[in-house]
Amino acid sequence: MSQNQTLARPGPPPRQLSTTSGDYDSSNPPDVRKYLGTYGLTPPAVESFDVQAQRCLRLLAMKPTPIEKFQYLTHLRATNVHLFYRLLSENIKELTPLIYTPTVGEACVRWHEIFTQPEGMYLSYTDRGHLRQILDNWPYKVEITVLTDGSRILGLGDLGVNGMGIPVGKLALYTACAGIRPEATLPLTLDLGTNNKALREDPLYMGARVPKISAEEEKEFLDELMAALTDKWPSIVIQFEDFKNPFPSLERYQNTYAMFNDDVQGTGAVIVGGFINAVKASGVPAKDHRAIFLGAGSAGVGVAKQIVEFFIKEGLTEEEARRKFWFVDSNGLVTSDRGDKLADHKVYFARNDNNGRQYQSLLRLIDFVRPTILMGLSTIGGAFNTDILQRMAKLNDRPIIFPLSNPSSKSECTFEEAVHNTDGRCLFASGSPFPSLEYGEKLLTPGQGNNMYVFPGIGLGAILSEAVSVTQDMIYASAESLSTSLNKQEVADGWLYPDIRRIREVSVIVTRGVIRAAQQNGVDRAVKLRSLNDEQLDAYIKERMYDPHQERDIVGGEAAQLLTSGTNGYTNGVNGITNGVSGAHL
Ligand SMILES: NC(=O)C1=CN([C@@H]2O[C@H](COP(=O)(O)OP(=O)(O)OC[C@H]3O[C@@H](n4cnc5c(N)ncnc54)[C@H](OP(=O)(O)O)[C@@H]3O)[C@@H](O)[C@H]2O)C=CC1
Ligand SMILES: CC(=O)C(=O)O
Ligand SMILES: [Mg+2]
Repeated sequence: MSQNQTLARPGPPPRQLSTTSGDYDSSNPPDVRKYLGTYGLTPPAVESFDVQAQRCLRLLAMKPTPIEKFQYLTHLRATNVHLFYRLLSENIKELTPLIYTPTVGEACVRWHEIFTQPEGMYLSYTDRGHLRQILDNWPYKVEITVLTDGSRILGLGDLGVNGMGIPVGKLALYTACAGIRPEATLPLTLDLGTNNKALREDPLYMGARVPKISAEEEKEFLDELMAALTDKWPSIVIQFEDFKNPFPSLERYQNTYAMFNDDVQGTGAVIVGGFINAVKASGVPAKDHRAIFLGAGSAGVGVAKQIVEFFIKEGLTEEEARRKFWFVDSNGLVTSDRGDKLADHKVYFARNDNNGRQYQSLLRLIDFVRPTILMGLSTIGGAFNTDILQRMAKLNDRPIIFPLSNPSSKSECTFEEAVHNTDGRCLFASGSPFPSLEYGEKLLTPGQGNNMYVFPGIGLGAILSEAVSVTQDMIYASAESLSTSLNKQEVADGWLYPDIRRIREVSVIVTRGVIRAAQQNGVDRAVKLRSLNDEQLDAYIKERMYDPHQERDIVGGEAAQLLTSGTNGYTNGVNGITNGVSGAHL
């Protein structure tokens, strides 16, 4: 087949009944089934959501392993999207670990083995020159995309196009947590080669069997891609995820496109959000904190830069704030006289007060720095061992211990380890979830310092404000809003993050903060939102959020009315997202 034939624009968009409409939903009454042409294609019973959910939960319980549960949920999303999101939103705490970290990590490692159906778009380096044309193959109007090149998937290294699990999982959370309609999301994986030799040689691998392209080649490819995405969908929001070196693209595009990097900026914001509460709970004023970071990559530096901003707001000078951080990478303490050429992103935090002494041992560095805060973004599971945790407990009444690497196997320590080695005194948050723990008389609940608390609100805020770019103030606003989103009980219980079961409420607060910052920065195109007060703005946000519970509430009479109204979302392949009235079920 010639390239032209391969890339030729298809005719009418494929009628993707199952993924956008839940046409085969057994809650459809008979007349809707007749209208859809699905009469006879489902069992006769008209079932309530509760009955369907009961069956789903039973089926899920029958699956013995997390990866089988992941596969079942993938199947459910593909065959009955609204039921999937109802189930997810009603069981967010239980199901998020199955569709997101930690299970999505295992799914990505094994993506080439467990793949059953495409769930997003793939763009290859060999497609350059045609990217805009290929985007036309996507049949829906996209509001947000999460894109990865798979080169650093969680803490699991380069997984090439197997990384698709991450955009799919993140966008499912966009829908569940911030109510962005499922069909308005585009999971996008860039097939730019992989340095994972084992995958390249695996017969089931589905990407290009070549090493990762050069930084210069990637830049040219991304230039074309960013232009193509915004030409196709002018107000699209673009989230970069899990790139091994995310800094060049962030710097290059952040002022020109509505884009952000979740690992640098989203992670920075979510950790500041919890950190603000941890500082309050520690009883130590901001000016007296000292932080050791294990891991000086995109997430570590992203987090520290946002905390610098927080310290400055607390009255420190930038120089005082910067000096509060000691970074450790795979070569030890990051210093300016270490003898190696530091990557650009590490230079800002490199120490020059080490008197020529280089530290390889984390424990010795702790004795030297006497930190109040220990952050882990190193991908080294178990790095915060007993000695280290006990030393932190000896130095502090309330040591702040945040092992943030994902998935759980890469967490620098578990909640249980942190609690037991600090006599239950630590202020704790981890990247992946850990269970609550009975300690003495108390039930202790860990915080989850995962960017899933903020990226949905950053994305929705950027979409609703029609932001031309995602500014640093919008990112910082997401952190501040998150820190204020805890309810009285959560505050009384000493939690650092709100209960994940309230994530939709939290996302409204974060979204409002992001929109307000966009307005203050003048990057909003939805100027009509400027005149709304906070209450009105919250109402507007909620009204715009997809609610899977509203999708199936059609009863016979209404269905008949709809039959005659002719409002059929399928005629143009886009359902009624733009006017806020869902036509998806018609
Ligand atoms: N909780 C959350 O929301 C988020 C968590 N993360 C997690 O953070 C982790 C890191 O991500 P990211 O920063 O993007 O990855 P990077 O690859 O950019 O950074 C990893 C860092 O860890 C350092 N490192 C590796 N081995 C060691 C070691 N033995 N001792 C000390 N440092 C070491 C690396 O050193 P060197 O620079 O020398 O190579 C590098 O600085 C991942 O597990 C990821 O899942 C990421 C984003 C969000
Ligand atoms: C959570 C996330 O974005 C990461 O671990 O990369
Ligand atoms: Mg990430």
